[in-house]
Amino acid sequence: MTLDVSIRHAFPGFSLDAAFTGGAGVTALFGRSGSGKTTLVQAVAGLLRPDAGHVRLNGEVLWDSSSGIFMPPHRRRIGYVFQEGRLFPHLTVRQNLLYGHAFNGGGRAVELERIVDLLGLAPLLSRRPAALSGGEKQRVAIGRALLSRPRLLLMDEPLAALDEARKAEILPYLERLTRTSDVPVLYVSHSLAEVTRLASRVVLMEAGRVRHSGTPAEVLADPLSLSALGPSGAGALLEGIVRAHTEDGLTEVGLPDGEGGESRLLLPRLAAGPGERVRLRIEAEDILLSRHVPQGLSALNVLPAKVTGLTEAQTGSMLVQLASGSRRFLARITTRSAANLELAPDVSCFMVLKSVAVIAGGQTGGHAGM
Ligand SMILES: Nc1ncnc2c1ncn2[C@@H]1O[C@H](COP(=O)(O)OP(=O)(O)OP(=O)(O)O)[C@@H](O)[C@H]1O
Repeated sequence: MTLDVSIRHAFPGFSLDAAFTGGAGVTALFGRSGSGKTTLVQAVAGLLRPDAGHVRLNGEVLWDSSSGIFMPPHRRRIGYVFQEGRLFPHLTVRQNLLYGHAFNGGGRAVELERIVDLLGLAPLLSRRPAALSGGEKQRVAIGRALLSRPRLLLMDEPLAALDEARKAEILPYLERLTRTSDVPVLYVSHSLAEVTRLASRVVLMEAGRVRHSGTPAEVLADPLSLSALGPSGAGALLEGIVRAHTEDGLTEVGLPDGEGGESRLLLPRLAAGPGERVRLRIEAEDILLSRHVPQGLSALNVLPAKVTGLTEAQTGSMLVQLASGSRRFLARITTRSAANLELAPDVSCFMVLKSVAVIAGGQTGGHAGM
């Protein structure tokens, strides 16, 4: 699937000029409040007809200002999940699910069963929305959108109205859905935790413009993203594979370098078993640099790297871009340290990882200083 979006639109006091493409899996539109994410999604859905541009889905033109084509929303076969579920209050969960199903020409009971199973809805089928928690309502809303057999699923901050506990409850379902379903998702969020956990591609929005786009790992490790991500957002995002649990309470995680080799990290014991995938995040502040193999440190995780770029961040601090195999990292150090270490592009060094957060697949999350 390819989604190709290019939109120019002006509201009084705000102008949007953004182009991006999305593919299979989850494409996250990420950015601060008011950066233009919802406006983009509404244009894709056909709920807004912008001043100029186009929206194409798998090569089909849904809207093109130059040729005057505008396909109305109900013909686009795009599912839309809003912040709050918007279920029919007088219908049961089953009826709410089937409403979407029948609406789009009927379908097979098998499909209903698959989605009920995927989203854990079986115990809720006979209840009405008033008897559901916020997270349960969202699961039903997602199920209903999926049953309409969309070509694309739009999710606009689907977790924003939920408290932390409900978010934690629904995220594993979203992860399973995005891993196992072949419906591509355009996912709006201003939560970095959600984006790093779910997205295969990130479009970073800032003040109506696309600041950056790429894989979450590329976007997080690029100094260009810093102003949109905020100081604690930038860093590295790594895909690892649990290799073994050690006798002294640690878990060894392998980091394939994309070139046939693998480095190992040691983390506090994870719930995931050997062979399972985990996603890890390391903030730019949590990487120390050394020109020589560091010795006598309590930190367990040291990776060799090469400097690929240096950017002045703010007075007295530098962002250092690093590559270790095919993995990208961003470290924030003082300008003085960068000068003392004589850092420059192509210089080899060692990264000491002070703290690694497990954001998906492993356990409770949170940072683990090692
Ligand atoms: N119908 C409208 N009329 C005038 N201005 C609008 C309209 N819709 C949106 N805007 C403005 O356009 C800007 C972008 O809004 P949009 O909702 O797309 O941002 P967003 O990134 O989705 O924000 P949030 O994360 O808060 O939902 C905002 O400044 C908003 O006030």
